This record gives sequence, C-alpha cells and structure tokens, in this order.
Amino acid sequence: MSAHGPAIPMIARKSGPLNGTAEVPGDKSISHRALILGALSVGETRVTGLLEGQDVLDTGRAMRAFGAEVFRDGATWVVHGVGVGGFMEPDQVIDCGNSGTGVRLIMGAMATSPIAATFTGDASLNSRPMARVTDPLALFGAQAMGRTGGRLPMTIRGAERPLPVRYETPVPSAQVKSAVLLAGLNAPGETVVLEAEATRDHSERMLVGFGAEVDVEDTPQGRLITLQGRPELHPQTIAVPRDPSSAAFPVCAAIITEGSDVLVPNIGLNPTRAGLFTTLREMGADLTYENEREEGGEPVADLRARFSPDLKGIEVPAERAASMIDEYPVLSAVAAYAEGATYMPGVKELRVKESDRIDAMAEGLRANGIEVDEGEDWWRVHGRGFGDVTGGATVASRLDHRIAMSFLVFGMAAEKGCRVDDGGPIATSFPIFEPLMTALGATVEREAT
Ligand SMILES: O=C(O)C1=C[C@@H](OP(=O)(O)O)[C@@H](O)[C@H](O)C1
Ligand SMILES: C=C(OP(=O)(O)O)C(=O)O
Repeated sequence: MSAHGPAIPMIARKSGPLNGTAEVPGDKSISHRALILGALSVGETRVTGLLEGQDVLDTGRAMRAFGAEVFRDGATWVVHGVGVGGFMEPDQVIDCGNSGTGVRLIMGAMATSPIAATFTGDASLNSRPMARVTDPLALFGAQAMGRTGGRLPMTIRGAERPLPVRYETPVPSAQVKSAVLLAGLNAPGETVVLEAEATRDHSERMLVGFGAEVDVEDTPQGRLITLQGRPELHPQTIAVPRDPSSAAFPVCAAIITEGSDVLVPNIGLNPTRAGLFTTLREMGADLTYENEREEGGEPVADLRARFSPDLKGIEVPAERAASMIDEYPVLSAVAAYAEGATYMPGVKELRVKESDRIDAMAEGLRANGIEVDEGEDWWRVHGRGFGDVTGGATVASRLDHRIAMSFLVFGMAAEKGCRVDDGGPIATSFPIFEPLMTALGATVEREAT
C-alpha cells in the first residue's frame, strides 16, 4: 500500500537523450514553514509557488485544525493566522501523513500554548523517532505521551507557563532546531539553540522575515541561534523558491543518460542545501550554474546538466552531509555509473528518514547488480562505469518518495531499466515527477495493474 491508497508500481526504462527545461515545484521545507508562520501571525499571508505535495497539504490541514484559515485563491495560497499563542485546541487527531517536517515543526509550534493535540501519521511516520523533539519541548514545560520508544501516535500537552530554553541539538537536524525555535516564540525571554553542525536555516530566515528578532552567530562550538520570545509576527507575501532536493532528480537523470542536456531554472542554492551539486561537480559531472543571482535573500541559479560519461567515485566529506542529507539516495544511484567507489561517511541520520535509506538503497542497488558496503553511519557504492549497469530488478520503495524516485532515475540509464513496487509516495514531495521526466524524454510509467 502507498500512503494514500493502493500501491502504484512504476517502471523506468533505458532512456535518453533527455532534453529541455525542467520546472520543478516549490521547496518543501520553505512551504511547510510559510504555512506555519502564516498561521502564527495575525492577518493575511499570501504564498505563491507553494509545493502542493501531500506533505505540505497535510500541514495546511493541520493549521486549519489549530484555528487558522488556509485556502487557495487562484495560484496563491492564503493563510489567515491566529498569532503567536493563538492556537485553538484541535477537536480531531492531527494526521501528518508521511511528513517528519510537518509533525515535528507543528509539535514545536503548539508546545508552548495551554492546549493538547494528538498526532499520527502513516506507517513510515509512526515508526520515526519523536523523542528528539519531545525532549527539548519538555524543557519548555510541555508533556508528551506516545507509543513505546517515543513513536506516534502521540499526544502533546502544551506548557501552561512556558519557560525559555537553551538547547544544544544532539543530532544535526533542522527539524529539531525549528521545533525549539517555534516553541520559543510563545515563551517569554530568550530561547537559544546551539547546533554543532549548521543545518538548513529556512526557519531562521523566515522568522526574521515575519518580524521576529533572531540572532545567528558562528562560534567555535557551532551555530548559535538566539530568538526573543513573544514577538508579534507580521503577515508576509512569500514567493517560495524551487526545491533543490527535487531538482536533484532531473539533474542526476541528465548526468547519467546518454546525450542529455537539461536546464533546471530558478533553483535555490542556499549553502545549507546545495551539497549535492558540489559533490556531483567533484565527481566530474558536467553541471553548470547559469544566470547566478539573489532572490528574496537567497542565492539562486539555473542549473544546466549534461550527460557526463567520465564520472569518478569520490569520498563525500562528512561535514557536507547536512547540506545534502535528502540527496544521498539519488547520489548513490549516480555513483553506480561512476568509475570506482563513492564513500559516504557521517550519515547515520539516513537511517531514521521515511525509511532506513542506507538499507533501502543498498538492498535495491544490490538487486540490480551493484556492490554496496555499509556500516552504521557510512556506506560505499562500487560504481561499474557506463555501459556495465544491467539493472532489471524490482525494488521496494518502503513508503519513501526519495527511494522511489532514485531507483526510477537509476533505471533511466540501466540496460534493463528498473521497477519500483510503489511510486505512490512520490506525491508527497514531487507530484509532477512522472509528467516532468516524461516531457524531458524519459521512459517512466505506471504499470497497468
Ligand atoms: O527542516 C526541514 O525542512 C527538513 C530537515 C531535514 O530533516 P532532519 O531535520 O531530520 O535532518 C530533511 O531531511 C527534511 O527533508 C526536511
Ligand atoms: C526526510 C524527508 O522529509 P521529512 O523528514 O519531512 O519526512 C525528505 O523529504 O527527504
């Protein structure tokens, strides 16, 4: 079963050349934050370019349950917010579907209001760890009661008299950092987060945009973020940039399919997100940035990716992991076509995503004739070079959109293609993946059932 219905088996066959322009959807991380911060400000926030993937739609539904109005007005999403501290107690269970970002940020946003809410999700989300968020929320005075091991379904009772918190994140996680900052909004005084490794900083940037006072300082111990509590957030007009994590799929497909030349315009190159593109270039990919510019305070460029027959395996620096954490699955698909091994250390977090992504990719790559070694926090893909990747196996997508898309990209260059048992989860982050890739010239389709 996929997240929202029966499984949708999909096949990608050897394709190419891929040509044309790939207009990928809006950034998922920024879309969630636009809806949540819109709901926490008083007045009308207008959002264009919002990702209409299931994860974000589920966050929109949750914001309604907490009292905000969220609706679509033509191409614009409109949020009428209730203000910091203004959340109502939902009278229904909050179903965040497949989305770790959705549930963890919303838990943070409600944890310092005197209300209770019960959260659930699909089988994937209900198996993911939540203590990483409920531990710091307890310091504000919130209480959590969930299943064994800190899993959903879980009820959070928000703090009656929240205290500000100083917290050092024990894992590199923008979701944990963001949950603490969102909780800090309704606590008096300064909430401080220290993260040893910088993770995506969309919450900090957007909080400033909505009028919160946020100070970010790079220190020898890591990035120190200080938020002044109880601000009045002012509604904003937000143009969501396109998602580099979605751009990764047409970019990687073009790099490994013969004769390809694809333009992926308007991609955010925030350094906390752009690690994959640096890595691909180090591997020898023909990937260029055109028309580099700044938009809404973020570096943006058009990415141009061409077939790159001379890819070399490399060691990906561990300190780059946070800036490409969602891109390791598709990188491992590309690595299969490189000469030599690609070694990816420092990636324990991959084991607690929508699936255990090291295990899911290793199993599927092996079934397709690619050798993979793995340890708890590292893995190594032994590339076979072009012309020597047979493929032809069926892999399990494990309710994980990135696993499904990565194997479909892999199949576009493999002699016998590649089949995934369920492409349904792709709708969580990249609902137009199939028509977009088909328009570029890829052979990717739903199997007749
Ligand atoms: O904050 C965010 O928007 C996200 C943070 C990352 O998760 P972690 O915080 O668990 O690393 C990432 O994997 C996820 O896709 C989106
Ligand atoms: C990890 C991801 O998302 P989330 O944690 O929001 O489910 C992802 O989109 O790759």
